Amino acid sequence: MSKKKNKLEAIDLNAYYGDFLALKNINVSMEENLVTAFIGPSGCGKSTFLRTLNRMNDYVDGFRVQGQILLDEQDIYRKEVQVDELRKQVGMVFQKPNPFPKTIYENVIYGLKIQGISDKTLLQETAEKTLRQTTLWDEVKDKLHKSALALSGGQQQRLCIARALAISPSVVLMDEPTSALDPISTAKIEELIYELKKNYTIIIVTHNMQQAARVSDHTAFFYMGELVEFAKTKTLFTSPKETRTQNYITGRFG
Ligand SMILES: Nc1ncnc2c1ncn2[C@@H]1O[C@H](COP(=O)(O)OP(=O)(O)OP(=O)(O)O)[C@@H](O)[C@H]1O
Repeated sequence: MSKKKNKLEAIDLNAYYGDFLALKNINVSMEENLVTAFIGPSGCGKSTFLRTLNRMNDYVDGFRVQGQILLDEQDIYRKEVQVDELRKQVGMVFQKPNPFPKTIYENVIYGLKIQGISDKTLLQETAEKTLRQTTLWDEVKDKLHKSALALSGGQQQRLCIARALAISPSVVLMDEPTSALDPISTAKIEELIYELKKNYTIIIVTHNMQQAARVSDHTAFFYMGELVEFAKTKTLFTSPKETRTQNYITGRFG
């Protein structure tokens, strides 16, 4: 494996929904400026694990974790951690594009506005920068003040990524970001992920193994709440160590 810095690390992590143990003793490191993909059959715990990385599951009744998640070597479940601050560092993009019923411009600057930033030049510059980063600028520059809901699904998802980037996170979590998109929009998002990893650490949940193989540097294969295998993506797909990984990537189950 390469020798980049560990951006995120799970140590002896168990996660429960009530009595149900959804993640079993997960130990894994996710390196800075790389793309790490989580794959595995439905219900194996991919989304649960992704959501522990910015404490999104704090909202779920009965959810609790044991063990640690380190972000830059600091446990994000420490008592003194302010979850709002954590989510500024660890942004998230969801499966279905979820723009707010506001203009394109208001969507992008939303996170900055709620932080109390009102400097118009800064807001405009950030909007243009992030829309350029997500390759949306040329498509929307003449309709910034029109509703975001009038955009196509693929454009909406790039807008949601721009919105996540506007608050300058260092990590972006993506939960099946292309599953609702057509192949052309999917290709655009995949190219974008490739570009973004220069500046961000990206963690992506995907059901699409070709996608994991195309966009990620490292892949983690989950099965029934366990992290069965973690390796360089190429290694995991060409010479997996575990029979369960082999069976999954060859389509024998899942
Ligand atoms: N809010 C919840 N309350 C109770 N159990 C839950 C909740 N969310 C998920 N689970 C359970 O935790 C396990 C892992 O679910 P999770 O959504 O993390 O899997 P996944 O691998 O992301 O699945 P999929 O690929 O279908 O999205 C499943 O057994 C699921 O039923």
